[in-house]
Amino acid sequence: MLRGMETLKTFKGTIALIGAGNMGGAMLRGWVELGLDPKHVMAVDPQPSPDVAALKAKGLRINAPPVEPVDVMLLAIKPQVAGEAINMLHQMVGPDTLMISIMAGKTIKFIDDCLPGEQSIVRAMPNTPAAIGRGISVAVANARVTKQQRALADALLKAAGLVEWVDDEGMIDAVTAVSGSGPAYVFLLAETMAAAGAKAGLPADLAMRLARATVAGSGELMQRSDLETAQLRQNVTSPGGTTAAALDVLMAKDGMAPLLDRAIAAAAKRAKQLAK
Ligand SMILES: NC(=O)C1=CN([C@@H]2O[C@H](COP(=O)(O)OP(=O)(O)OC[C@H]3O[C@@H](n4cnc5c(N)ncnc54)[C@H](OP(=O)(O)O)[C@@H]3O)[C@@H](O)[C@H]2O)C=CC1
Ligand SMILES: O=C(O)[C@@H]1CCC=N1
Repeated sequence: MLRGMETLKTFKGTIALIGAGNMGGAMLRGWVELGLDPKHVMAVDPQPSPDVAALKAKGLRINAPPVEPVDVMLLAIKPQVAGEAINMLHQMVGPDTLMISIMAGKTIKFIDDCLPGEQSIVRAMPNTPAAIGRGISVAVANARVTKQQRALADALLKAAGLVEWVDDEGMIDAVTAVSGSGPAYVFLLAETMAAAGAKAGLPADLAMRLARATVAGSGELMQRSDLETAQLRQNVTSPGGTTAAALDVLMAKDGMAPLLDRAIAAAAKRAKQLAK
């Protein structure tokens, strides 16, 4: 069955989505697309976007007063407001509530410490291609998460794309730095390619169209091809040609690798700071 569709179609409990911004909103749209009835979702957000608000007509509850503990609470708020926000939500959390957090930095222990009892908690890190069902999430569960809760978390995350489960929570900050933040690096690549193209003499709008299509097409080729990325790169690189000349710069000692090492280390360091 496609991306956990059956689990979402037949889900009859209540999911509280805390924070329906960029990521929370994308996940909600993915759930609904895969057949989750919006009447099973309560969204909590001070200013829901128009497309989230539009789901009210299909039964989505928005900022409804909490009545009883929910089955799943997905935390998609900024890490900086997490402690205060979770404190306001105690009424919606019972001993059987599965907490799923997609917040950067915030650990399973942090969330557990915000709540009175011991809680089933999944910490996951998706990314924004979730908006078109092409994201990837890495998830880790604590010991209290049951088989059924894990299957439900898997289905909810699969609505955003691929899901990888790991046992070591220590990996999640590095995951955040690579795939969580990663789409921004790729968009920056398109921006800088376009700017460099303009400097090389192209009209800016044409340079941007070339950069967008090149990044998107290369991504799709990588997605569909069985070849290693190094082989795909070599397939572009004629011996002694133009690509080789560019790669001499990008693969030099001070080229792309040390730059990305520094960028990814900075993101992982920031995730650790956000844990506090
Ligand atoms: N964007 C991304 O690429 C990814 C983000 N994440 C994580 O997802 C989380 C959300 O990020 P993102 O979607 O980008 O951020 P957004 O700012 O787009 O979304 C957060 C939403 O939460 C709302 N909000 C603020 N306070 C509360 C509250 N107390 N209760 C309920 N809702 C509240 C915000 O409203 P308002 O704006 O009015 O304050 C906003 O709509 C973060 O923890 C981030 O680390 C994870 C993976 C990728
Ligand atoms: O920038 C951030 O902190 C979040 C986490 C990963 C992507 N966006």
